[in-house]
Amino acid sequence: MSSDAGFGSMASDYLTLTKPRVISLIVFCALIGMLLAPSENLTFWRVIAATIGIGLVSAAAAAFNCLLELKIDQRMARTRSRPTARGAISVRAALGWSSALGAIGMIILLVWVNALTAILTLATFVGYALIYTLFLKPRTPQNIVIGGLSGAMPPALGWAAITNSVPAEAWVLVLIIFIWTPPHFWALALYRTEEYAAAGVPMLPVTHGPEFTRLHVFLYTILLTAVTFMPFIIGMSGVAYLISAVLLDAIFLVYSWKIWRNYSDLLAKKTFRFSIIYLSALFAALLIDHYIR
Ligand code: HEM
Ligand SMILES: CC(C)=CCC/C(C)=C/CC/C(C)=C/COP(=O)(O)OP(=O)(O)O
Repeated sequence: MSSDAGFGSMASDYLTLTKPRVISLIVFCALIGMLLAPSENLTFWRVIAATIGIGLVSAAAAAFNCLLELKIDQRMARTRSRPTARGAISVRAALGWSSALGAIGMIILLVWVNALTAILTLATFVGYALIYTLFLKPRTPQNIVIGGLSGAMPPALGWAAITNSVPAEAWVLVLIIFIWTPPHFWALALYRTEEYAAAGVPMLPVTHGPEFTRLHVFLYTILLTAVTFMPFIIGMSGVAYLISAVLLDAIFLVYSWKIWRNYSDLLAKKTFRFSIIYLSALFAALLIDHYIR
């Protein structure tokens, strides 16, 4: 292998460790939080600094999760080829990478954004990389419900970056992602139950069976539909958002109804994929609505 190819694959391994696709959506949700905040303090450089800072700390959290979960990752087909799991990146190197990303991200937030955003982002890091990964995930099937609060925080982080406060509007956006997380994750867990069982991770379909999980995917989607109306009800979003939300909710409800009544692994895969399109489109709708109002 030429040294260029060696460097290329090493760089790609380090990137993979940061779960870049998940982090892209996390950063997108943080960015929407910034752009929806009152615009008096909204400056181009503040948005850039906050986006990079939150992105780097999230990437650090993902890399830290990979190094802590090396053994679990080795036992599951989906995660077996992660650089830490297959030994391409040592635990030491992953620790160095995660620390460097996290430290640079925190410095950016502290110096160019504000202390509130830095503290909340650090708390989010601890919530996912330590509390969820080390304590909740191996112990309780409610792991992703409680731990989901970390994943849901980005709009609050984004809002805090602009206004140095987290008002009710920002928490409504957090609530949407919080309630979205169970159907997002359990759809995947339903078609990967055997892997989680083999790895000894007590995900809901492992501990309570597929029927119970399927019902809960449906129930959470109903709850999600209700909370997606909140931005309209409290007057932070208009009719364009409401129409988009109703359409997206209708599709998600059809998927999750079928998950409950007519389950197949293929349907669960499609539902999982749709959950990502759903959240991306819903947050894009919030932004478009904000600018056309
Ligand atoms: C505790 C909370 C969460 C859990 C347990 C969870 C779990 C997962 C898992 C296991 C995957 C991997 C799917 C695969 O390997 O094929 C995944 C993918 C993904 N998740 Fe989540 N997730 C959570 C929260 C979030 C949040 C908050 C976001 C964004 C706001 C998000 C966005 C995504 C995206 C974009 C993907 C697709 C990645 C890809 O295509 O490779 N997730 N999620
Ligand atoms: C600072 C900040 C904003 C941090 C964001 C927190 C964060 C990265 C949340 C994403 C959630 C996520 C990747 C869950 C994957 O679950 P898992 O780790 O159980 O999945 P796996 O089985 O693929 O490892």
